[in-house]
Amino acid sequence: MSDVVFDSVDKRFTQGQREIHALRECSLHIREGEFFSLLGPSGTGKTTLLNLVAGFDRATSGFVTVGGVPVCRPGPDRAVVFQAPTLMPWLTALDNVAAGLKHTGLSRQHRRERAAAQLAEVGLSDAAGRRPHQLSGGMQQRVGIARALAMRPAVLVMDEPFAALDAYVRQEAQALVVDLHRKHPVTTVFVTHSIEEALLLSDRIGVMAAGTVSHVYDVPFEHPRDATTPQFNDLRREIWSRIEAGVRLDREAAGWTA
Ligand SMILES: Nc1ncnc2c1ncn2[C@@H]1O[C@H](COP(=O)(O)OP(=O)(O)OP(=O)(O)O)[C@@H](O)[C@H]1O
Repeated sequence: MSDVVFDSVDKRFTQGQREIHALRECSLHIREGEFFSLLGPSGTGKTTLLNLVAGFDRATSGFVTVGGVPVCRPGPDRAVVFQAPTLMPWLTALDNVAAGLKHTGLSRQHRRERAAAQLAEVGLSDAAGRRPHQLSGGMQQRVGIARALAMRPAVLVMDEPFAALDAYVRQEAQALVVDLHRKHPVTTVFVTHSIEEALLLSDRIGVMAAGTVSHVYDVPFEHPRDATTPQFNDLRREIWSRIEAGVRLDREAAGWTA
């Protein structure tokens, strides 16, 4: 099992005298094998939630479990892809992917074979011998995805992985992720600021407001998805108004007046 469960999770940070309540009584069930996106304005706790899944941080109260097991620290069952590629500049693409497998117990030969197969799956066989500075941003991000998937994680955590890519490369990366997820339905938690991206990729979308997931949408469209259909646009509009309502709620909670 690799479902992700948040059960009444609170996360508070202390900054000087100030306490920041980043997650409030947040409960959520991400099903095994689904592609789940989180949307919401800046500061609503999306990255905080991802960090708890990844085990980079601990909840102040409540529980986070993966496959029924409480998350206490990072582990090879949860792979992370960040917005900025985090490749080792002195290693080739192949070695960067293989490096993620160091602690798997696989022999060096097996690690390299698996890394080569994973690079092929993201369309980068020809670039296996290149170092990160010889790769475009989109290619670097694909190496990062290959490194994450080569670990055969139970959960894939992605924090705005395509935000820095130009529109065309971003579209290619989205198509790749859809394709990979259909081949290997790894439970995926994906943060984005783009409603369209969430609608193109996800099985379900959680909208965050005031430190919790205020609403979850099912995305009923078959792949490949068409962002120009009336149904797609209706759902886009509905999610947009839900996010706007969340912004108003946050501002009221913070004591803003219009
Ligand atoms: N390590 C930290 N120390 C103090 N405050 C933090 C820390 N991490 C997050 N916060 C605060 O917690 C709140 C939620 O932050 P978080 O980064 O999770 O939001 P987000 O929805 O991911 O925002 P963005 O879309 O801008 O990335 C914010 O008020 C943020 O300033």
